[in-house]
Amino acid sequence: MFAKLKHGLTGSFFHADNADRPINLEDTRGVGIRIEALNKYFDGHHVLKDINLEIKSGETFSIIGPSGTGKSVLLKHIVKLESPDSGEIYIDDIPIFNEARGQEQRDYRYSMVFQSSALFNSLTVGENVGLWLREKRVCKEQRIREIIREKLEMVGLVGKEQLRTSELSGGMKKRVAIARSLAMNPDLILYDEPTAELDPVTTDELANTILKLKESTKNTTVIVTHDLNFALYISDRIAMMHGGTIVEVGTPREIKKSENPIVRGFIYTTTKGIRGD
Ligand SMILES: Nc1ncnc2c1ncn2[C@@H]1O[C@H](COP(=O)(O)OP(=O)(O)OP(=O)(O)O)[C@@H](O)[C@H]1O
Repeated sequence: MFAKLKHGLTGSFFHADNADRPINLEDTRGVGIRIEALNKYFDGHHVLKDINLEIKSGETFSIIGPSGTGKSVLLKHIVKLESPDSGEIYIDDIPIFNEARGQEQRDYRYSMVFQSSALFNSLTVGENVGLWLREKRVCKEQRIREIIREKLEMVGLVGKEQLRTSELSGGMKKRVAIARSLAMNPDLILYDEPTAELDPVTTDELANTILKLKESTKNTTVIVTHDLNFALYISDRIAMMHGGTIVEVGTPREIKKSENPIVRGFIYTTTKGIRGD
Protein backbone atom coordinates (compact mmCIF):
# COMPACT_ATOMS: atom_id res chain seq x y z
CA MET A 1 0.00 0.00 0.00
CA PHE A 2 1.11 3.53 -0.69
CA ALA A 3 0.74 5.61 2.40
CA LYS A 4 0.90 9.38 2.41
CA LEU A 5 2.39 11.55 5.10
CA LYS A 6 1.60 15.22 4.95
CA HIS A 7 4.38 17.70 5.43
CA GLY A 8 2.68 20.89 6.50
CA LEU A 9 1.06 22.16 3.35
CA THR A 10 3.89 21.75 0.92
CA GLY A 11 5.20 18.25 0.75
CA SER A 12 4.50 14.60 1.10
CA PHE A 13 6.33 11.35 1.13
CA PHE A 14 5.11 8.15 -0.43
CA HIS A 15 6.54 4.96 0.89
CA ALA A 16 5.76 1.28 0.68
CA ASP A 17 4.49 0.22 4.06
CA ASN A 18 6.70 1.37 6.87
CA ALA A 19 6.23 4.91 8.13
CA ASP A 20 9.19 4.62 10.48
CA ARG A 21 11.68 3.63 7.82
CA PRO A 22 14.76 5.90 7.95
CA ILE A 23 14.80 8.58 5.26
CA ASN A 24 17.99 8.97 3.28
CA LEU A 25 18.15 12.54 2.02
CA GLU A 26 21.15 11.77 -0.19
CA ASP A 27 19.31 9.43 -2.55
CA THR A 28 17.54 12.05 -4.67
CA ARG A 29 16.72 11.08 -8.24
CA GLY A 30 14.15 12.12 -10.82
CA VAL A 31 10.93 10.21 -11.34
CA GLY A 32 9.14 9.53 -14.63
CA ILE A 33 5.41 10.31 -14.82
CA ARG A 34 2.98 8.73 -17.28
CA ILE A 35 -0.62 9.91 -17.36
CA GLU A 36 -3.01 7.61 -19.19
CA ALA A 37 -6.59 8.35 -20.28
CA LEU A 38 -7.28 10.52 -17.22
CA ASN A 39 -10.82 11.85 -16.80
CA LYS A 40 -12.23 14.03 -14.04
CA TYR A 41 -15.72 15.47 -13.56
CA PHE A 42 -16.85 18.07 -11.01
CA ASP A 43 -20.65 18.15 -10.63
CA GLY A 44 -21.13 16.77 -14.13
CA HIS A 45 -18.62 19.26 -15.56
CA HIS A 46 -15.96 17.35 -17.56
CA VAL A 47 -12.77 19.09 -16.36
CA LEU A 48 -10.05 16.67 -17.53
CA LYS A 49 -10.84 14.96 -20.83
CA ASP A 50 -8.89 11.84 -21.59
CA ILE A 51 -5.48 13.27 -20.71
CA ASN A 52 -2.41 11.36 -21.96
CA LEU A 53 0.99 12.78 -21.11
CA GLU A 54 4.50 11.58 -20.41
CA ILE A 55 7.02 13.54 -18.33
CA LYS A 56 10.53 12.16 -18.34
CA SER A 57 12.72 11.70 -15.31
CA GLY A 58 14.79 14.83 -14.64
CA GLU A 59 12.74 17.03 -16.98
CA THR A 60 11.55 20.56 -16.27
CA PHE A 61 8.08 20.34 -17.72
CA SER A 62 5.51 23.15 -17.86
CA ILE A 63 1.77 22.91 -18.38
CA ILE A 64 0.48 26.15 -19.85
CA GLY A 65 -2.92 27.39 -20.90
CA PRO A 66 -5.60 29.94 -20.11
CA SER A 67 -7.44 30.14 -16.81
CA GLY A 68 -9.93 27.41 -15.95
CA THR A 69 -8.63 24.77 -18.40
CA GLY A 70 -7.78 22.18 -15.73
CA LYS A 71 -4.04 22.74 -15.21
CA SER A 72 -4.18 22.89 -11.41
CA VAL A 73 -6.60 19.97 -11.23
CA LEU A 74 -4.18 17.88 -13.30
CA LEU A 75 -1.27 18.86 -11.02
CA LYS A 76 -3.29 17.89 -7.95
CA HIS A 77 -3.87 14.42 -9.41
CA ILE A 78 -0.11 13.86 -9.66
CA VAL A 79 0.19 14.30 -5.88
CA LYS A 80 -3.11 12.54 -5.15
CA LEU A 81 -4.86 15.64 -3.81
CA GLU A 82 -7.57 14.70 -6.35
CA SER A 83 -8.49 11.28 -7.70
CA PRO A 84 -9.72 10.62 -11.24
CA ASP A 85 -13.07 9.21 -12.37
CA SER A 86 -11.14 7.05 -14.79
CA GLY A 87 -7.56 6.63 -16.00
CA GLU A 88 -4.30 6.24 -14.19
CA ILE A 89 -1.04 7.98 -13.36
CA TYR A 90 2.14 5.93 -13.22
CA ILE A 91 5.18 7.16 -11.33
CA ASP A 92 8.22 5.18 -12.39
CA ASP A 93 5.76 2.74 -14.03
CA ILE A 94 3.88 2.15 -10.77
CA PRO A 95 0.17 3.09 -10.76
CA ILE A 96 -0.61 5.55 -7.95
CA PHE A 97 -4.41 5.12 -7.88
CA ASN A 98 -4.95 1.42 -8.58
CA GLU A 99 -2.05 -0.16 -6.83
CA ALA A 100 -1.44 -3.68 -8.09
CA ARG A 101 -0.99 -6.18 -5.29
CA GLY A 102 2.46 -7.62 -4.92
CA GLN A 103 3.94 -5.10 -7.34
CA GLU A 104 7.36 -3.77 -6.45
CA GLN A 105 7.08 -0.24 -5.07
CA ARG A 106 9.71 2.43 -4.89
CA ASP A 107 9.76 5.27 -2.44
CA TYR A 108 9.98 8.82 -3.62
CA ARG A 109 9.67 12.22 -2.08
CA TYR A 110 7.60 14.94 -3.65
CA SER A 111 6.94 18.48 -2.76
CA MET A 112 4.50 21.07 -4.03
CA VAL A 113 4.93 24.84 -3.98
CA PHE A 114 1.46 26.35 -3.85
CA GLN A 115 0.45 29.60 -5.49
CA SER A 116 -0.09 31.20 -2.08
CA SER A 117 3.34 30.00 -0.79
CA ALA A 118 1.42 28.58 2.22
CA LEU A 119 4.01 29.58 4.81
CA PHE A 120 3.31 29.56 8.53
CA ASN A 121 3.25 33.21 9.57
CA SER A 122 3.89 32.46 13.22
CA LEU A 123 7.22 30.83 12.35
CA THR A 124 10.49 32.36 11.21
CA VAL A 125 11.92 31.76 7.74
CA GLY A 126 14.34 29.14 9.12
CA GLU A 127 11.61 27.37 11.08
CA ASN A 128 9.42 27.18 7.97
CA VAL A 129 12.27 25.66 5.94
CA GLY A 130 13.15 23.12 8.65
CA LEU A 131 9.58 22.12 9.44
CA TRP A 132 9.44 18.77 7.64
CA LEU A 133 12.93 17.73 8.75
CA ARG A 134 12.06 18.37 12.41
CA GLU A 135 8.60 16.80 12.11
CA LYS A 136 10.02 13.60 10.66
CA ARG A 137 13.20 13.70 12.79
CA VAL A 138 15.14 13.00 9.61
CA CYS A 139 18.51 13.96 11.08
CA LYS A 140 20.18 15.60 14.06
CA GLU A 141 19.42 19.24 14.93
CA GLN A 142 22.89 20.42 13.88
CA ARG A 143 22.47 18.88 10.41
CA ILE A 144 18.96 20.38 10.13
CA ARG A 145 20.45 23.83 10.75
CA GLU A 146 23.06 23.21 8.06
CA ILE A 147 20.37 22.08 5.59
CA ILE A 148 18.29 25.20 6.34
CA ARG A 149 21.33 27.39 5.61
CA GLU A 150 22.17 25.43 2.43
CA LYS A 151 18.63 25.67 1.04
CA LEU A 152 18.29 29.36 1.85
CA GLU A 153 21.59 29.96 0.09
CA MET A 154 20.29 28.09 -2.97
CA VAL A 155 17.37 30.50 -3.29
CA GLY A 156 19.43 33.62 -2.49
CA LEU A 157 18.18 34.21 1.05
CA VAL A 158 21.36 33.90 3.10
CA GLY A 159 21.07 35.42 6.57
CA LYS A 160 17.25 35.73 6.49
CA GLU A 161 16.60 32.78 8.82
CA GLN A 162 15.41 34.85 11.76
CA LEU A 163 12.91 37.00 9.85
CA ARG A 164 9.20 36.42 10.37
CA THR A 165 7.48 35.45 7.15
CA SER A 166 5.04 38.34 7.65
CA GLU A 167 8.01 40.69 7.10
CA LEU A 168 8.75 39.32 3.62
CA SER A 169 7.83 40.51 0.13
CA GLY A 170 5.83 38.21 -2.19
CA GLY A 171 8.95 37.19 -4.11
CA MET A 172 10.84 36.37 -0.91
CA LYS A 173 7.91 34.31 0.39
CA LYS A 174 7.94 32.32 -2.83
CA ARG A 175 11.66 31.65 -2.42
CA VAL A 176 11.16 30.54 1.21
CA ALA A 177 8.41 28.17 -0.01
CA ILE A 178 10.87 26.76 -2.57
CA ALA A 179 13.62 26.39 0.07
CA ARG A 180 11.13 24.57 2.31
CA SER A 181 10.26 22.21 -0.53
CA LEU A 182 13.93 21.62 -1.26
CA ALA A 183 14.68 20.72 2.36
CA MET A 184 13.51 17.16 1.75
CA ASN A 185 15.61 16.85 -1.43
CA PRO A 186 12.49 15.89 -3.40
CA ASP A 187 12.57 13.55 -6.38
CA LEU A 188 9.63 15.47 -7.77
CA ILE A 189 8.89 19.15 -7.25
CA LEU A 190 5.67 20.76 -8.44
CA TYR A 191 4.90 24.45 -8.75
CA ASP A 192 1.35 25.79 -9.07
CA GLU A 193 1.45 29.23 -10.74
CA PRO A 194 4.82 30.24 -9.27
CA THR A 195 4.80 33.69 -10.88
CA ALA A 196 1.28 34.67 -9.81
CA GLU A 197 1.33 38.02 -7.99
CA LEU A 198 5.01 38.61 -8.81
CA ASP A 199 6.27 41.66 -10.71
CA PRO A 200 8.33 41.12 -13.90
CA VAL A 201 11.71 41.63 -12.19
CA THR A 202 10.89 39.17 -9.38
CA THR A 203 9.51 36.72 -11.96
CA ASP A 204 12.82 36.90 -13.80
CA GLU A 205 14.75 36.28 -10.57
CA LEU A 206 12.52 33.30 -9.80
CA ALA A 207 13.09 31.85 -13.28
CA ASN A 208 16.85 32.11 -12.78
CA THR A 209 16.57 30.56 -9.30
CA ILE A 210 14.67 27.56 -10.71
CA LEU A 211 17.13 27.20 -13.59
CA LYS A 212 20.10 27.33 -11.19
CA LEU A 213 18.49 24.71 -8.95
CA LYS A 214 18.20 22.37 -11.89
CA GLU A 215 21.98 22.42 -12.29
CA SER A 216 22.45 21.00 -8.80
CA THR A 217 19.49 18.61 -8.49
CA LYS A 218 18.40 15.58 -10.50
CA ASN A 219 14.72 15.88 -9.68
CA THR A 220 11.77 16.12 -12.03
CA THR A 221 10.08 19.52 -12.03
CA VAL A 222 6.48 20.11 -13.11
CA ILE A 223 5.17 23.67 -13.35
CA VAL A 224 1.64 24.88 -13.98
CA THR A 225 1.56 28.42 -15.31
CA HIS A 226 -0.31 30.75 -17.60
CA ASP A 227 2.92 32.76 -17.99
CA LEU A 228 4.06 31.73 -21.46
CA ASN A 229 7.40 33.58 -21.42
CA PHE A 230 8.31 32.06 -18.06
CA ALA A 231 7.51 28.56 -19.38
CA LEU A 232 9.46 29.13 -22.61
CA TYR A 233 12.48 30.32 -20.60
CA ILE A 234 12.76 27.56 -18.01
CA SER A 235 11.25 24.39 -19.55
CA ASP A 236 12.71 21.41 -21.35
CA ARG A 237 9.25 20.70 -22.71
CA ILE A 238 5.82 22.28 -22.50
CA ALA A 239 2.25 20.98 -22.80
CA MET A 240 -0.53 23.36 -23.75
CA MET A 241 -3.94 22.70 -22.22
CA HIS A 242 -7.23 24.00 -23.52
CA GLY A 243 -10.75 23.11 -22.43
CA GLY A 244 -9.60 20.12 -20.37
CA THR A 245 -7.48 18.55 -23.11
CA ILE A 246 -3.81 18.67 -24.08
CA VAL A 247 -3.62 20.29 -27.48
CA GLU A 248 0.17 20.37 -28.03
CA VAL A 249 3.38 19.06 -26.44
CA GLY A 250 6.86 20.15 -27.48
CA THR A 251 10.11 21.90 -26.68
CA PRO A 252 9.92 25.69 -26.24
CA ARG A 253 11.19 26.05 -29.81
CA GLU A 254 8.49 23.68 -31.13
CA ILE A 255 5.77 25.45 -29.15
CA LYS A 256 6.86 28.82 -30.52
CA LYS A 257 6.70 27.47 -34.08
CA SER A 258 3.48 25.48 -33.58
CA GLU A 259 0.88 25.77 -36.33
CA ASN A 260 -1.89 24.70 -33.93
CA PRO A 261 -4.42 27.58 -33.99
CA ILE A 262 -5.09 27.32 -30.23
CA VAL A 263 -1.36 27.55 -29.44
CA ARG A 264 -0.94 30.41 -31.92
CA GLY A 265 -3.91 32.21 -30.34
CA PHE A 266 -2.43 31.81 -26.85
CA ILE A 267 0.97 33.09 -28.00
CA TYR A 268 -0.68 36.01 -29.78
CA THR A 269 -2.77 37.11 -26.81
CA THR A 270 0.15 36.90 -24.38
CA THR A 271 2.77 38.61 -26.58
CA LYS A 272 0.70 41.20 -28.40
CA GLY A 273 3.18 43.95 -27.75
CA ILE A 274 2.38 47.64 -27.82
CA ARG A 275 -0.43 49.00 -29.96
CA GLY A 276 0.95 50.89 -32.92
CA ASP A 277 4.25 48.94 -33.08
N1 LIG B 1 -12.70 21.10 -6.11
C1 LIG B 1 -13.39 21.54 -7.16
N2 LIG B 1 -14.74 21.44 -7.20
C2 LIG B 1 -15.45 21.86 -8.28
N3 LIG B 1 -14.89 22.39 -9.38
C3 LIG B 1 -13.56 22.53 -9.40
C4 LIG B 1 -12.74 22.11 -8.29
N4 LIG B 1 -11.43 22.37 -8.61
C5 LIG B 1 -11.45 22.92 -9.85
N5 LIG B 1 -12.71 23.02 -10.33
C6 LIG B 1 -13.09 23.54 -11.63
O1 LIG B 1 -12.32 22.89 -12.60
C7 LIG B 1 -12.00 23.76 -13.68
C8 LIG B 1 -10.49 23.78 -13.88
O2 LIG B 1 -9.87 24.40 -12.76
P1 LIG B 1 -8.30 24.59 -12.62
O3 LIG B 1 -8.06 25.25 -11.31
O4 LIG B 1 -7.61 23.33 -12.89
O5 LIG B 1 -7.98 25.62 -13.79
P2 LIG B 1 -6.58 26.18 -14.22
O6 LIG B 1 -6.38 25.84 -15.65
O7 LIG B 1 -5.55 25.77 -13.26
O8 LIG B 1 -6.84 27.75 -14.16
P3 LIG B 1 -6.42 28.80 -13.02
O9 LIG B 1 -5.05 29.21 -13.35
O10 LIG B 1 -7.41 29.90 -13.18
O11 LIG B 1 -6.56 28.09 -11.70
C9 LIG B 1 -12.57 25.12 -13.30
O12 LIG B 1 -13.81 25.25 -13.96
C10 LIG B 1 -12.77 25.02 -11.81
O13 LIG B 1 -13.83 25.83 -11.38
